[in-house]
Amino acid sequence: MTIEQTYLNYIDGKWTPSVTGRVTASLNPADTNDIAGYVQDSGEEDLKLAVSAANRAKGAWRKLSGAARGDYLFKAANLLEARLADIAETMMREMGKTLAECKGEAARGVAILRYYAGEGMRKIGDVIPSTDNEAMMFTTRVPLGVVGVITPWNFPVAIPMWKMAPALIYGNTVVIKPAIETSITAAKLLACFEEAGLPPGVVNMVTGDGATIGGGIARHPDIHGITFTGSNKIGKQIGQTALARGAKYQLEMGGKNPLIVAEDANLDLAVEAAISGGLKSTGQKCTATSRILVQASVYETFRAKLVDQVKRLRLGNGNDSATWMGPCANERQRDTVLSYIDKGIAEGANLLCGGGVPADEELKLGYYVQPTVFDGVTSKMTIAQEEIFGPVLALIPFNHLEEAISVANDVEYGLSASIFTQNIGNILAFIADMDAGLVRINAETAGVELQAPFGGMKQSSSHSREQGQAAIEFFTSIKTVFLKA
Ligand SMILES: NC(=O)C1=CN([C@@H]2O[C@H](COP(=O)(O)OP(=O)(O)OC[C@H]3O[C@@H](n4cnc5c(N)ncnc54)[C@H](OP(=O)(O)O)[C@@H]3O)[C@@H](O)[C@H]2O)C=CC1
Ligand SMILES: O=C(O)CCC(=O)C(=O)O
Repeated sequence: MTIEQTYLNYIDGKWTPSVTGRVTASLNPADTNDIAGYVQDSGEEDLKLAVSAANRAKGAWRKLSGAARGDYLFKAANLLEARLADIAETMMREMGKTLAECKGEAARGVAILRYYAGEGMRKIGDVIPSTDNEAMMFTTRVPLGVVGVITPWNFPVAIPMWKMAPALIYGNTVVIKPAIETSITAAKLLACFEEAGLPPGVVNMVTGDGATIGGGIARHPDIHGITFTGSNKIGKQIGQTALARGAKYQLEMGGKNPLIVAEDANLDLAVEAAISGGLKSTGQKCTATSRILVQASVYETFRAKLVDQVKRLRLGNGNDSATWMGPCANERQRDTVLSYIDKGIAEGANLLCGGGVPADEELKLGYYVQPTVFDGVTSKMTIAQEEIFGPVLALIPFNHLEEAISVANDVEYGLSASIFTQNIGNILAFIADMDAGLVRINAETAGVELQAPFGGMKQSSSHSREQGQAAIEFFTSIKTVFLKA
């Protein structure tokens, strides 16, 4: 799998150096002197080899029973579980979140694999009455063929697993291009599939630059479906390229998720949810809380409690058990977050805490940004409209719930939204009127359950859903069978 900490591509059941001969270092964003290893900076030739291997493997893989494919996934889950500590540590070194969060995510990867392994034994069709009483009509499902998987760095285990596991169980073969930052973690996941005994070509990984390998996946005529999580800009490009050549695609993109705090809410729980939902993983979740709308009568109390607790959050290397929040995952991300903070100040928002790079000497080598809270934010400001993907919270007061829901909906995204209230009328209005794929009551905006559909409205997704049984809709095509003797 490696030559001196240089991780290879996985193509046709073999660990393979890239045709380009180039490698890229994977840096620890908590300490850029620490190099986690080197990964292949591959070219289109490498991708072609992987796609050919996946196409050769697809016929035999789709002919296996769902239960047989499930056995492979159960084995991969056991291997991932056995290597959980190492994979969590690798993830932490590659993208910076705390070891506790990384371990939680690796365990989630195991659970996702087991969930989809079980799917191999569940129904894949319906019997539908025919108007011809001598005929039988039913649906069955067939795989797409080769699925291209393009993943970001923020959930280096969970996102590849919730895309690869359903792709595989429903009979597709896979070519994955992970984010360059977290390609070593991805290599360790692929090793679990290898050692689980998946036949050569069923899973393949090519690491490298997004435009070359990700773009190559979108363009390749022998890739039949593309599943992507990442930014809106790249997602839209992939969608257009896939549409132009008639490939199926699924896009999970940004969020600008609101948390509404009504005056009857338990304020301590609401503060806890704002901090956990907004700042865990350094705010780098598409479901992260970004806007906090608080009813005027409790605004000052809520603000004081929130700022007091945010100021106490401890930044540091994720390997220190005292650390609550790690760095941004890379330099570009850190600079983006700082530029949004500058815009907030320039547009007249009031900085309550944070607002820059921490002064501590021991944090100088990492891409840290202080957890930041603004108030005096209006819905039209950039920090209330655009996805920041960093540890920045914007407080907005409101008087009536209808006004809060209208402001909450006043963005181009619609992924997740929460309300804290005890009032059933408020709850029902929120469920009915909030334009979001996930609506959560008395719970934070982040944190999705693997057995439930996940996805957004408006610009947050391509309107499809991932995870749970919803995944079958993307990874298969329906065949309607009309059968007569
Ligand atoms: N919804 C979510 O969960 C995520 C949202 N984001 C949002 O995106 C912003 C930028 O983050 P970033 O990492 O640059 O996100 P990108 O959308 O650029 O990256 C996501 C994935 O797409 C790949 N990619 C990049 N360019 C192309 C391309 N032209 N064609 C096909 N694939 C491509 C990337 O490869 P590589 O990076 O290796 O070159 C990566 O694997 C964040 O600030 C955040 O707002 C980011 C990550 C996750
Ligand atoms: O909140 C979660 O657990 C999932 C978030 C997510 O899918 C993402 O940020 O890409």
